[in-house]
Amino acid sequence: MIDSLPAFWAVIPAAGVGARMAADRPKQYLQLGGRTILEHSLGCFLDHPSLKGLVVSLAVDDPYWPHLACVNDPRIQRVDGGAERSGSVLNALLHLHAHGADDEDWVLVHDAARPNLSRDDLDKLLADLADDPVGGLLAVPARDTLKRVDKNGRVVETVDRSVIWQAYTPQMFRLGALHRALADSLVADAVITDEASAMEWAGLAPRLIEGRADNLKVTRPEDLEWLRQRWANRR
Ligand SMILES: Nc1ccn([C@@H]2O[C@H](COP(=O)(O)OP(=O)(O)OP(=O)(O)O)[C@@H](O)[C@H]2O)c(=O)n1
Ligand SMILES: C[C@](O)(CO)[C@H](O)COP(=O)(O)O
Repeated sequence: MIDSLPAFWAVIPAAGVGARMAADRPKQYLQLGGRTILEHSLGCFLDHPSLKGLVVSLAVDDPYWPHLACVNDPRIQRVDGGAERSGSVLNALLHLHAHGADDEDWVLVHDAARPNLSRDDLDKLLADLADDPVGGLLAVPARDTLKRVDKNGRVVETVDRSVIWQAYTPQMFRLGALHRALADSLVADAVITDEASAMEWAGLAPRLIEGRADNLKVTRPEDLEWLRQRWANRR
């Protein structure tokens, strides 16, 4: 199975401040099962035999990175993050282009704040999109009833959830196409919150690959509490 998976570059945006987490440090540096959240998120890629290399986008003044065990891993390149996640990703793509990566190379962008990505989901994404003309992303179909609200917090309508999915990461696209879409959409002041939305802005239709719902993004304190409980139960 591994032999048939495409080679890929990994881009890990890790330059956020974690405002919604309201912790004493950016959430990617909080502990989970004896390692930082960032180390878990990097580990899934560093353990993969199809990895060509990895670029991590970090805050310019990040004081935590130098203390991680992986800081001298030769497969990891560091770039400065941007003011928004999209800028952090764009800086990583620019670095890949400047260091010999090819337009047709696959790039997987994965949030540093998603430490629970399974190897099976990563391999499923690679296998299912290996020959896709556009690329795509891990996603989870909506499970709850969804409401559209007005400015007063009152329900306006119940949304048809049969056509609603939550976008996760990794998101997998060819380097050249993603770079162009992201750069052009940002110049056009489009609202870009993930790589797929840049590709959509460019008129393309990324494919959704159903993944595990526990590949969650650590955003608020309860997210980490839940993961820590899961990790404790694994022992
Ligand atoms: N300027 C930014 C903002 C976010 N990220 C990264 O993008 C991922 C998803 O973003 P999010 O969950 O919003 O992280 P934060 O921006 O840190 O969270 P908050 O919005 O609560 O501040 C995270 O791994 C975060 O580190 C980034 O690299 N550069
Ligand atoms: C990329 C992402 O995780 C897909 O759901 C999400 O868009 C990140 O959003 P955030 O506001 O930067 O956390």
